[in-house]
Amino acid sequence: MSAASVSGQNDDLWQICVDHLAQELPEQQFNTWIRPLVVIVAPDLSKATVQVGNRFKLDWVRAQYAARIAALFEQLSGQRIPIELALAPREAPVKSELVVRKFERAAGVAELASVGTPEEAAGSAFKNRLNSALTFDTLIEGTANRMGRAAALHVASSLGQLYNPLFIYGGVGLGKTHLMHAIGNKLMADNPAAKVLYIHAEQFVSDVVKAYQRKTFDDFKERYHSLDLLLIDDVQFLANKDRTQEEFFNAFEALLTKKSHIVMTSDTYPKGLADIHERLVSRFDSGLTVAIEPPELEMRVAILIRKADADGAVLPEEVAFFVAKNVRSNVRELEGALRKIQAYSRFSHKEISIQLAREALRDLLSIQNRQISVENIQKTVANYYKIKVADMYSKKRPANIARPRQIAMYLAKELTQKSLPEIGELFGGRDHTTVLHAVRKMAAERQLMTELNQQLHVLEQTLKG
Ligand SMILES: Nc1ncnc2c1ncn2[C@@H]1O[C@H](COP(=O)(O)OP(=O)(O)OP(=O)(O)O)[C@@H](O)[C@H]1O
Repeated sequence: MSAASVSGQNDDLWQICVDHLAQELPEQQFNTWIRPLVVIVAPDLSKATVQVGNRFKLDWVRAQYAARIAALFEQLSGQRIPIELALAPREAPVKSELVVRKFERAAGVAELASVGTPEEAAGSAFKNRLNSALTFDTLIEGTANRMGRAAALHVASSLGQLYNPLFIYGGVGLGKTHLMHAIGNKLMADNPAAKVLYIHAEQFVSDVVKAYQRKTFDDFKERYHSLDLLLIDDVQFLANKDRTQEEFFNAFEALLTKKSHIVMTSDTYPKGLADIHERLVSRFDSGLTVAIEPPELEMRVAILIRKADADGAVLPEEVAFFVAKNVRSNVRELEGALRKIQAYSRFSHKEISIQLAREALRDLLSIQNRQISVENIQKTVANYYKIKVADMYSKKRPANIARPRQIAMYLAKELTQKSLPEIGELFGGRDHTTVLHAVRKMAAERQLMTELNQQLHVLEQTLKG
């Protein structure tokens, strides 16, 4: 039985705790510190072991989050569960003894199975840190990821040729990491001798620091420069790390020269990256850059049905539609909603229905109904007019971008409590007079233009749920 499929009440306990933390913490903090944690709750609730990737992270999680996790466990389970922090073991724990909750996230999985940094692994078999569950087969295709998927498939089947480097960008939880692992897994299936490495940019930073401290740069270079395929996740984390950027640049040049492939992901397109050397940014953009967009309704439904199926559960189509209509932002949230519904159904011994889904997702739905965020408006409008979310904050002026941006500003004024200067700030630091102009213009035009009025109506309905 795989760790991901082990389930039970303790499993749900950590999941619910995570949902709370996701609401409480800023997204970046949550993604960096909480999401990669592997937590093992003893079946008798006598303790919970929180596994962390390295000593630095362990100290940080202990100082910043351990008390809050303990408090949430107590609040949710009604009893005090001592928390133990430990470094992630080299071998996965014996699963029959433990209830394991892990995120199906590559970084976390990699930590669990990690045999150390590449240079520590020298001498033993090369560990590629790929998560074998993240393949092209398990990735649902839709318009949101069609181009990224096609490019990824191409890279996996003709390495080192076109689209090198491949730069994949988009918001959180949209499947960028999944796509990267799919490339690696396909290459390994076709060519088991290939040298592939998946690494999160933060781990790369830590490898550089270690090589620096231990004076093992030769080993480091030997490791990285000999790869056939380097998959590096979240390169925005290289910001402000000068030494690491220099080493990354060297690895980059060495790999491209020998026609090895590099695939990167980021939360923004290359030129949108802050505090990364210009020469790196221009290299990032020199192959193919593709965006992954938030999934459309049909794709969200398909993902939910497929995920439920993989868990051996039946999710009626009408429930899948209900959830997909209400959880729109990203796939990770969809997965979270599905887990909540499944946990709720188990706890209450009731079959999954719309009514049950409504109860299980009560908090989430009420938050959504109460608050429409400017960010959500920007995403929804960008999605509707098929432009990049990043264009909402960019300085670009072509009409096909400027107009949706004005529409989003108008909706932000109409549907949120934000002031004109606040809205201007959220649209890339624009002046409040620019927002005012957009608001007045759209208000006037919608009176005159039926088509615009209709589009605004659709957007308003979508946003209000
Ligand atoms: N199209 C898809 N089909 C099936 N599962 C998907 C799809 N897209 C994403 N997922 C799943 O959603 C979860 C989040 O995806 P992933 O970690 O790849 O997102 P990401 O874009 O890398 O996010 P982040 O920037 O936060 O790292 C994973 O469990 C992944 O398997």
